[in-house]
Amino acid sequence: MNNPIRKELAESARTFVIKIGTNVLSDEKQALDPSRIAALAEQVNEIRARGKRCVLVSSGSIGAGMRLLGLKERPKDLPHLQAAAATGQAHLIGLYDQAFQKHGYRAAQLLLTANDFRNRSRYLNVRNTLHTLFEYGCVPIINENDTVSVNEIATPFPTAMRSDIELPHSVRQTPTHAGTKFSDNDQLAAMVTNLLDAPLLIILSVIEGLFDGDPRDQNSKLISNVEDWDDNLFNCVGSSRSSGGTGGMHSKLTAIKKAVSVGENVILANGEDNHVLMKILNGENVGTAFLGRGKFMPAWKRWIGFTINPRGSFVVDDGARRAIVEAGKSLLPIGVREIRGVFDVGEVVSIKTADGAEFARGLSNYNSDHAHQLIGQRSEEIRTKTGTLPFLEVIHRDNLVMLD
Ligand SMILES: Nc1ncnc2c1ncn2[C@@H]1O[C@H](COP(=O)(O)OP(=O)(O)O)[C@@H](O)[C@H]1O
Ligand SMILES: N[C@@H](CCC(=O)OP(=O)(O)O)C(=O)O
Repeated sequence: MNNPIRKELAESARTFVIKIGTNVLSDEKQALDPSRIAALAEQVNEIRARGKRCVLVSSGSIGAGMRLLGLKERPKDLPHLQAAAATGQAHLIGLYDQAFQKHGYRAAQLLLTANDFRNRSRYLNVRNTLHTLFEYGCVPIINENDTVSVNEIATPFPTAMRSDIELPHSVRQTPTHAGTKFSDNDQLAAMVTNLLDAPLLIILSVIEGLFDGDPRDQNSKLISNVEDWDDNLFNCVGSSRSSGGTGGMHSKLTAIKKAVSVGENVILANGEDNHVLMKILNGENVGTAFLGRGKFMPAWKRWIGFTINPRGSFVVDDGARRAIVEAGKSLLPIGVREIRGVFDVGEVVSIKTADGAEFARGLSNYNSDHAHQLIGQRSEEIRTKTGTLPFLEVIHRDNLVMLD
């Protein structure tokens, strides 16, 4: 049955972030099921045909690796889990790539860790890569980089992180996430969601949605809509989880809370239904929908625009100001007259007019030293002189926020 709220959730989303649990991808022999992957690719194709972008956060590498290595049981120690993940990932991505090629495009693999979202320049690189993959029409497929990510997601402040950097709310960790769990794509999916514009996070598991009690209990009922997040929802969740997964419903709720508390919408639904994404796209009342709280701006924009103090500024000429404000363009080196302050790659920098009025902010592709060498010049000039220019823009439009 169609529902106006569900319709609005699907229609207002520009990017579908689809998290697929291990068990959704496994057949009854616990091997990866190519027909499930084909059904996902079919649905992703339909979603894209309606003008939306898709990012997949897919588990399944450990399960696939166990099968390929002939392991009867899931390893209990980290090196063997990591080896299974490394072996299975190649197979997993190959299946996705084959399935997407039938529709005329390629799968692109991104193996990420929580640190990639905490470190400024890595955060910027993830965003840039995702946007460029969208430009090429590829489907980004993300999994946790299990070889290096042990405990990262569970560690509130990894050593690589500078304590003076204020993080986007979406990636700040609270003690409730602490623990020593290995690999958790539910959390990773929430982090990915929070860095995209107008996302809808869809978590596909092997259950219809969130039940108000143990789903094995016949008296438990499916919760269809959660309009306002309430921590008491954690009380609905028992310790049970499906056999191959690592997340469990508690982890899903933690991830969902992370997304809804910065205003993003989430739908938890059953990925064993090969039409579930179509139903969501058409606004049908499947699974459990969690509505984002008090949304007025995407999390990443809020972070760039309001949360942290800019480290420096680009003073631009009037042509650049008009290109940004009126034509929605990126900031190119040619339009920058002056650089103030010292900043690193990926830091938030103000964009100001010559009289000092700040009208925009964004993430700089260059540090202040490198930017000094580029400003006032045309891209071709810079290329000829230096032989290289990794980014045409000092701030890309996708990483820029207008201040009203
Ligand atoms: N209140 C609840 N509502 C729904 N599922 C629940 C609840 N409490 C526990 N669960 C369990 O959580 C499982 C989903 O978690 P998990 O096995 O980690 O899935 P995945 O592999 O998709 O990440 C369900 O199959 C169900 O057994
Ligand atoms: N990186 C691991 C995913 C671990 C994980 O979060 O699994 P799941 O609970 O099934 O989503 C893998 O690919 O097997």
